Amino acid sequence: MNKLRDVYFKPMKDSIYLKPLTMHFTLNGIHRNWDLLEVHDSVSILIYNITRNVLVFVKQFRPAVYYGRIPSKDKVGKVDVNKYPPELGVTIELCAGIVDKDLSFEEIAREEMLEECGYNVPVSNLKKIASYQTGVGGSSAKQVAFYCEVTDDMKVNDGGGVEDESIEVIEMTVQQVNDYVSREHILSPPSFLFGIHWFFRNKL
Ligand SMILES: Nc1nc(=O)c2ncn([C@@H]3O[C@H](COP(=O)(O)OP(=O)(O)O[C@H]4O[C@H](CO)[C@@H](O)[C@H](O)[C@H]4O)[C@@H](O)[C@H]3O)c2[nH]1
Ligand SMILES: [Mg+2]
Repeated sequence: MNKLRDVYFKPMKDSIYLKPLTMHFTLNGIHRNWDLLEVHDSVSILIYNITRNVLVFVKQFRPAVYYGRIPSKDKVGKVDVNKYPPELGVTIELCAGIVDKDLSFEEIAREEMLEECGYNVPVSNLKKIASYQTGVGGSSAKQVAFYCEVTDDMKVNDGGGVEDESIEVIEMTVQQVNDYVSREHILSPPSFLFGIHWFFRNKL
Protein backbone atom coordinates (compact mmCIF):
# COMPACT_ATOMS: atom_id res chain seq x y z
CA MET A 1 0.00 0.00 0.00
CA ASN A 2 1.56 3.29 -1.11
CA LYS A 3 1.12 6.33 1.09
CA LEU A 4 1.46 9.51 -0.95
CA ARG A 5 1.62 13.06 0.36
CA ASP A 6 3.04 16.56 -0.29
CA VAL A 7 2.72 16.34 -4.07
CA TYR A 8 3.38 19.38 -6.25
CA PHE A 9 4.88 19.98 -9.69
CA LYS A 10 7.66 22.40 -10.60
CA PRO A 11 9.67 23.04 -13.78
CA MET A 12 12.68 20.71 -14.11
CA LYS A 13 16.11 21.87 -13.05
CA ASP A 14 19.24 20.21 -14.49
CA SER A 15 18.64 16.46 -14.43
CA ILE A 16 21.04 13.54 -14.68
CA TYR A 17 18.18 11.40 -16.00
CA LEU A 18 16.60 13.54 -18.69
CA LYS A 19 18.33 16.01 -21.02
CA PRO A 20 15.94 18.36 -22.82
CA LEU A 21 17.13 19.92 -26.10
CA THR A 22 15.90 21.23 -29.43
CA MET A 23 17.07 19.67 -32.68
CA HIS A 24 17.35 22.11 -35.59
CA PHE A 25 17.35 20.59 -39.06
CA THR A 26 16.45 21.02 -42.70
CA LEU A 27 14.50 18.08 -44.11
CA ASN A 28 13.53 17.95 -47.78
CA GLY A 29 14.37 21.65 -48.09
CA ILE A 30 12.20 22.73 -45.15
CA HIS A 31 13.82 24.10 -42.00
CA ARG A 32 12.32 22.69 -38.81
CA ASN A 33 12.83 22.44 -35.03
CA TRP A 34 11.91 19.52 -32.80
CA ASP A 35 11.98 19.56 -28.99
CA LEU A 36 13.19 16.34 -27.47
CA LEU A 37 14.49 14.57 -24.39
CA GLU A 38 17.65 12.49 -24.35
CA VAL A 39 17.01 9.30 -22.38
CA HIS A 40 18.93 6.11 -21.64
CA ASP A 41 18.73 2.85 -23.55
CA SER A 42 17.08 0.09 -21.53
CA VAL A 43 16.29 -3.58 -21.13
CA SER A 44 13.09 -5.41 -20.23
CA ILE A 45 12.68 -9.03 -19.16
CA LEU A 46 9.61 -11.21 -19.43
CA ILE A 47 10.05 -13.64 -16.55
CA TYR A 48 8.29 -17.00 -16.44
CA ASN A 49 8.53 -19.07 -13.27
CA ILE A 50 8.41 -22.68 -14.48
CA THR A 51 8.17 -24.11 -10.95
CA ARG A 52 4.67 -22.67 -10.53
CA ASN A 53 3.75 -21.63 -14.11
CA VAL A 54 3.36 -17.94 -13.31
CA LEU A 55 4.60 -14.81 -15.04
CA VAL A 56 6.52 -12.41 -12.82
CA PHE A 57 5.96 -8.66 -13.08
CA VAL A 58 6.72 -5.50 -11.14
CA LYS A 59 4.17 -3.09 -9.80
CA GLN A 60 5.35 0.43 -9.01
CA PHE A 61 4.30 4.03 -8.56
CA ARG A 62 5.24 6.00 -11.69
CA PRO A 63 5.31 9.79 -11.19
CA ALA A 64 4.97 10.44 -14.93
CA VAL A 65 1.86 8.26 -15.12
CA TYR A 66 0.35 9.91 -12.04
CA TYR A 67 1.06 13.37 -13.46
CA GLY A 68 -0.60 12.48 -16.75
CA ARG A 69 -3.79 11.33 -15.06
CA ILE A 70 -4.46 14.56 -13.19
CA PRO A 71 -6.43 17.27 -15.04
CA SER A 72 -4.44 20.50 -15.68
CA LYS A 73 -6.65 22.57 -13.38
CA ASP A 74 -5.74 20.37 -10.41
CA LYS A 75 -2.00 20.34 -11.14
CA VAL A 76 -1.56 23.83 -9.74
CA GLY A 77 -0.29 24.00 -6.15
CA LYS A 78 -0.51 21.06 -3.79
CA VAL A 79 -2.28 18.05 -5.28
CA ASP A 80 -5.31 16.70 -3.41
CA VAL A 81 -4.21 13.10 -2.84
CA ASN A 82 -7.64 12.10 -1.57
CA LYS A 83 -9.09 13.10 -4.92
CA TYR A 84 -6.08 11.69 -6.79
CA PRO A 85 -4.84 8.62 -4.87
CA PRO A 86 -1.45 7.02 -5.65
CA GLU A 87 -3.16 4.04 -7.35
CA LEU A 88 -3.66 6.31 -10.39
CA GLY A 89 0.09 6.06 -10.97
CA VAL A 90 0.69 2.40 -10.15
CA THR A 91 1.56 0.34 -13.21
CA ILE A 92 2.16 -3.33 -13.93
CA GLU A 93 5.31 -3.77 -16.01
CA LEU A 94 7.97 -6.20 -17.06
CA CYS A 95 11.08 -6.16 -14.92
CA ALA A 96 13.09 -3.43 -16.66
CA GLY A 97 15.90 -0.98 -16.23
CA ILE A 98 18.02 1.67 -17.85
CA VAL A 99 21.52 1.08 -19.19
CA ASP A 100 23.38 3.51 -16.96
CA LYS A 101 26.55 1.43 -16.50
CA ASP A 102 29.25 0.17 -18.84
CA LEU A 103 27.77 -3.35 -18.99
CA SER A 104 26.19 -5.39 -21.78
CA PHE A 105 22.40 -5.42 -22.19
CA GLU A 106 22.46 -9.03 -20.90
CA GLU A 107 24.39 -8.08 -17.77
CA ILE A 108 22.07 -5.14 -17.07
CA ALA A 109 19.08 -7.50 -17.47
CA ARG A 110 20.63 -9.99 -15.06
CA GLU A 111 21.15 -7.21 -12.48
CA GLU A 112 17.60 -5.91 -12.83
CA MET A 113 16.15 -9.40 -12.28
CA LEU A 114 18.11 -9.67 -9.06
CA GLU A 115 17.42 -6.13 -7.79
CA GLU A 116 13.77 -5.82 -8.77
CA CYS A 117 12.51 -9.41 -8.56
CA GLY A 118 15.03 -11.26 -6.39
CA TYR A 119 15.97 -13.94 -8.94
CA ASN A 120 19.64 -14.82 -9.31
CA VAL A 121 19.93 -16.07 -12.87
CA PRO A 122 22.95 -16.81 -15.08
CA VAL A 123 23.24 -14.60 -18.16
CA SER A 124 22.97 -17.75 -20.30
CA ASN A 125 19.31 -18.16 -19.21
CA LEU A 126 18.35 -14.90 -20.93
CA LYS A 127 16.91 -15.25 -24.41
CA LYS A 128 16.83 -12.08 -26.52
CA ILE A 129 13.42 -11.72 -28.14
CA ALA A 130 13.56 -8.29 -29.75
CA SER A 131 15.20 -4.90 -29.90
CA TYR A 132 13.11 -1.84 -30.70
CA GLN A 133 12.77 1.93 -30.17
CA THR A 134 10.89 3.26 -27.15
CA GLY A 135 9.00 6.54 -27.33
CA VAL A 136 9.65 8.19 -30.73
CA GLY A 137 7.82 11.48 -30.18
CA GLY A 138 9.48 13.51 -27.44
CA SER A 139 12.15 10.95 -26.57
CA SER A 140 13.47 7.73 -28.00
CA ALA A 141 16.03 5.08 -27.15
CA LYS A 142 16.81 1.47 -27.82
CA GLN A 143 15.27 -1.22 -25.63
CA VAL A 144 16.37 -4.85 -25.72
CA ALA A 145 13.67 -7.29 -24.59
CA PHE A 146 14.54 -10.68 -23.10
CA TYR A 147 12.61 -13.78 -22.08
CA CYS A 148 13.85 -15.69 -19.05
CA GLU A 149 12.59 -18.85 -17.39
CA VAL A 150 13.26 -19.09 -13.66
CA THR A 151 12.65 -21.61 -10.90
CA ASP A 152 11.77 -21.07 -7.24
CA ASP A 153 15.27 -22.07 -6.13
CA MET A 154 16.72 -19.10 -8.06
CA LYS A 155 14.79 -16.73 -5.77
CA VAL A 156 17.38 -15.34 -3.36
CA ASN A 157 15.68 -12.19 -2.02
CA ASP A 158 12.36 -10.33 -2.06
CA GLY A 159 13.41 -7.93 -4.82
CA GLY A 160 11.86 -4.48 -4.61
CA GLY A 161 14.58 -2.49 -6.33
CA VAL A 162 17.46 -0.41 -5.04
CA GLU A 163 17.69 2.73 -2.89
CA ASP A 164 14.42 4.64 -2.95
CA GLU A 165 12.64 2.40 -5.46
CA SER A 166 9.42 0.97 -4.08
CA ILE A 167 8.67 -2.04 -6.25
CA GLU A 168 6.23 -4.84 -5.54
CA VAL A 169 6.87 -8.16 -7.25
CA ILE A 170 3.69 -9.81 -8.46
CA GLU A 171 2.89 -13.14 -10.09
CA MET A 172 0.06 -13.83 -12.52
CA THR A 173 -1.16 -16.99 -14.20
CA VAL A 174 -1.66 -16.94 -17.96
CA GLN A 175 -5.42 -16.70 -17.36
CA GLN A 176 -4.96 -13.69 -15.06
CA VAL A 177 -2.73 -11.98 -17.63
CA ASN A 178 -5.28 -12.67 -20.32
CA ASP A 179 -8.02 -11.04 -18.21
CA TYR A 180 -5.77 -8.10 -17.35
CA VAL A 181 -4.92 -7.27 -20.99
CA SER A 182 -8.60 -7.51 -21.94
CA ARG A 183 -9.44 -4.42 -19.87
CA GLU A 184 -10.64 -1.22 -21.51
CA HIS A 185 -7.57 0.69 -20.28
CA ILE A 186 -4.39 -1.16 -19.35
CA LEU A 187 -2.16 0.70 -16.90
CA SER A 188 1.01 -0.78 -18.41
CA PRO A 189 3.55 0.34 -21.02
CA PRO A 190 3.77 -0.98 -24.60
CA SER A 191 6.86 -3.04 -23.67
CA PHE A 192 4.65 -5.07 -21.30
CA LEU A 193 2.03 -5.60 -24.01
CA PHE A 194 4.72 -6.57 -26.49
CA GLY A 195 6.20 -9.13 -24.08
CA ILE A 196 2.81 -10.66 -23.26
CA HIS A 197 1.83 -10.98 -26.89
CA TRP A 198 5.21 -12.50 -27.73
CA PHE A 199 4.61 -15.06 -24.96
CA PHE A 200 1.08 -15.88 -26.12
CA ARG A 201 2.32 -16.32 -29.69
CA ASN A 202 5.47 -18.32 -28.94
CA LYS A 203 5.04 -20.14 -25.65
CA LEU A 204 1.42 -21.26 -25.42
N1 LIG B 1 13.44 9.69 -14.73
C1 LIG B 1 13.95 9.70 -13.46
N2 LIG B 1 13.74 10.81 -12.73
C2 LIG B 1 14.22 10.88 -11.47
O1 LIG B 1 14.07 11.89 -10.81
C3 LIG B 1 14.93 9.76 -10.96
N3 LIG B 1 15.50 9.55 -9.76
C4 LIG B 1 16.04 8.34 -9.77
N4 LIG B 1 15.85 7.78 -10.96
C5 LIG B 1 16.43 6.49 -11.29
O2 LIG B 1 16.19 6.00 -12.56
C6 LIG B 1 16.28 4.59 -12.51
C7 LIG B 1 15.03 4.04 -13.11
O3 LIG B 1 14.86 2.66 -12.79
P1 LIG B 1 15.16 1.52 -13.82
O4 LIG B 1 16.60 1.51 -14.21
O5 LIG B 1 14.61 0.27 -13.23
O6 LIG B 1 14.37 1.90 -15.14
P2 LIG B 1 12.80 2.00 -15.24
O7 LIG B 1 12.32 3.27 -14.69
O8 LIG B 1 12.20 0.75 -14.69
O9 LIG B 1 12.49 2.07 -16.81
C8 LIG B 1 12.47 0.94 -17.66
O10 LIG B 1 11.16 0.35 -17.74
C9 LIG B 1 10.14 1.05 -18.45
C10 LIG B 1 8.97 0.14 -18.75
O11 LIG B 1 8.69 -0.77 -17.77
C11 LIG B 1 10.60 1.53 -19.79
O12 LIG B 1 9.60 2.38 -20.33
C12 LIG B 1 11.90 2.28 -19.70
O13 LIG B 1 12.33 2.56 -21.03
C13 LIG B 1 12.93 1.41 -19.02
O14 LIG B 1 14.15 2.14 -18.86
C14 LIG B 1 16.41 4.18 -11.06
O15 LIG B 1 17.76 3.88 -10.81
C15 LIG B 1 15.95 5.41 -10.36
O16 LIG B 1 16.51 5.49 -9.11
C16 LIG B 1 15.14 8.64 -11.73
N5 LIG B 1 14.65 8.61 -13.00
MG1 LIG C 1 12.86 -0.72 -13.44
